[in-house]
Parts: sequence; structure tokens; C-alpha cells
Amino acid sequence: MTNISIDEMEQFLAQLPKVELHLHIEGTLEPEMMFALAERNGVKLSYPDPEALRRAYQFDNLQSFLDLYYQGTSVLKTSQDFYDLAMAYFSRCDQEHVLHYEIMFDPQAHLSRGVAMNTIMEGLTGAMEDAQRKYGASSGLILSLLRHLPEQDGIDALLQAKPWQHKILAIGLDSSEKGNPPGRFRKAFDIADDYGWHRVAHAGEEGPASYIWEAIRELHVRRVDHGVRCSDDTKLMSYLKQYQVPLTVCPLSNVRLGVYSDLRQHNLKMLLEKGLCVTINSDDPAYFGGYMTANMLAVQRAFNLTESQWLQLTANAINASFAPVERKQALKQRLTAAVVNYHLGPTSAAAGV
Ligand SMILES: Nc1ncnc2[nH]cnc12
Ligand SMILES: [Zn+2]
Repeated sequence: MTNISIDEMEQFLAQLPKVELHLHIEGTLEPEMMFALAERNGVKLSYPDPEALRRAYQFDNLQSFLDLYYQGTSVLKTSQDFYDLAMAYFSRCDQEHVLHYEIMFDPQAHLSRGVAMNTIMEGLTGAMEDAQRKYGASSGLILSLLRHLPEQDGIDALLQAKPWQHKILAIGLDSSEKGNPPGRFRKAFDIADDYGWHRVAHAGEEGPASYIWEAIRELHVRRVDHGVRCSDDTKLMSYLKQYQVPLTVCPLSNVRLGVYSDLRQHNLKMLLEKGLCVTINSDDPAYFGGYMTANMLAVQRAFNLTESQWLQLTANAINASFAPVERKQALKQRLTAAVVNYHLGPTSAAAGV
């Protein structure tokens, strides 16, 4: 490939088909929507307006973010609220050519406020079905347990999700990582196994590389959310490479939460070049300053990746997804067609060149 300019590379990234595998739907709650839902539901917020709230988004670490994130969920009360929240993200995905997304939700953050599992699930699944019809996108739901709470609280949430088990793709594990090792959630993950779900967990975001091992060995996770601390352990890096265990890396999140002081210090390029299955994701875009494309552009500005590295990152995300084989094939075809189209123009792509 010939060298292309920074502007051309940014255009290339903007039009590239994308797959997002690490996204908390509650983390897409933009301040404007938070205020609109607060008004609709009679909830009082502790900031005067969306701008003041946005100014408060200065985080020292994961916990300082989570404190605001959980406060934000207080405006989500009805199925319509969950529907509107999800639909806003899906519409954004359509604009950014995100063709497949696997979204996490935190039921315990809502059940504890008296919002029923049916309310959450009706809203989210309704939006997913409409997004499939309207945009042709495919999606999946990951029920994520809050690791700062006792395992039994998570098990109770899982039992309430049983009637919805066929609408959920995977179990996840998130929230405050330090001091909350994955091994504590073995029984909960066994229940998810009985439901036929896949398994993922946040590990090695702020917590040590040993939590990544633990998530793999004790929770049998199929992919690791974040996982960037794997670079502290060379044996672990070799394992992740050998078994192509996907890492759902979230660049802007890692900088906003102080995991890296600057994107140029991030290890994602090194991990990619060593052959690990790295993917790029947005985590909580309303809080961290950007959705998929913004994350990709920030990575490009920091690392000046090649086109083939971007194709690798996207192929990794397709392979790492829980989409059915036929859908993965269709996504790969869309990726190839978009690249041909970008370089040779739409006629060539349509002719199957
Ligand atoms: N980045 C993150 N880490 C852990 N838990 C989360 N919940 C929402 N975003 C999270
Ligand atoms: Zn996350």
C-alpha cells in the first residue's frame, strides 16, 4: 500500500465497517438525555444543567467515574427510558458504520432502585429489534454483574433474568476492580453456563495481571474486557497470543481513568504487533469523550497505524464477537467491500473487484 495522508487515513477510518464489543449502555447516557429523562421522571439531579455535569467529568481513577456513573442511572425508570437510551446509541452506531455491537448492562444498578428486570429487558430488547429492522445491525446483550457487591446479589439478578435467558448472549463482570478478584463469582458464572451464555469479564484494567489469569482459569472467560495489564506478565502475554484470547481495549477510557497518562503511553500497539487479539472499543462514550470513531481517530493520531493494522483490529473484533458464523462471514465481506470501495470507488466494489 502506498503512503496515505493523515486526512485520508481519517476518512478511511470514518467509513470503515466497525464492530463494538465493550460498551456499557448506561455509559452512553449523554448529559442532555440525562436531564431530559430526569424531567420526564421527576428526578432531581445534583447539577444545574448538562454543561455543569459535563464539567464534572474529571476522573482520577475508575472509582471516581463509577460514583458519577451510578448516580446517572437514577433517571432510568421505565422501559421507554431504556429503549430511548439504547436507540440513541444504535442510531449513533449507524452513523459511524458500526454494524455489530454486543452491549453490556448492569441490572443490579437498576434492581436496587426498584426497577424490574422486565422493565429493563423490554426496553433494551425492543430497541435491539427495531435497530435490526431500521439499520440492519446485529447485536447481543451481556448481563454484567457488579463485582463490588456480594456474589449472592449477582445470583439473585441472574435468577430474575431466567425468563429472558434466550435474549441474552453472555455474562460479564464489571465495576470496582481493585480488591474484587474474579474468582469470587464462580457460582454466578456457573449459572450463566446453565443458561447457555458466553462468558466475559473486566480484568486487568486497574487490577493486576493475576486477575486476568483468574478470570480465564476460574471463570473460563472467552474474552477479556480491557486486559491491558497483561503486559506485566510475559507468560500471560504468550498465553493470550497462543490462544488468541481477545482483549476489548478501550483507549479513551484508559486515558480518562488514568490507567495511562497519555494515549502514546498505551500498550495497544505493542500488543497488536506481538500478535495478541486486540480490539478497539468505547466503554462509556458519554463519559470518556468519544464513540468508536473517536477512539479510532485518537489511536491513529497517537500511533499512526497502517491500513493493514486497522484491518487486523477490525477482523479481530469480528472473530472475537459472539455473532453466528454466517454473520461473521457477512461482516468480513462488508469489510472487504468497504476497503475496495474506498480505494477504487463504488463501481468496482459493486462489480466484486
Ligand atoms: N470501565 C469500566 N470498568 C469497570 N466497570 C465499569 N462499568 C462501566 N464502565 C466500567
Ligand atoms: Zn467497561
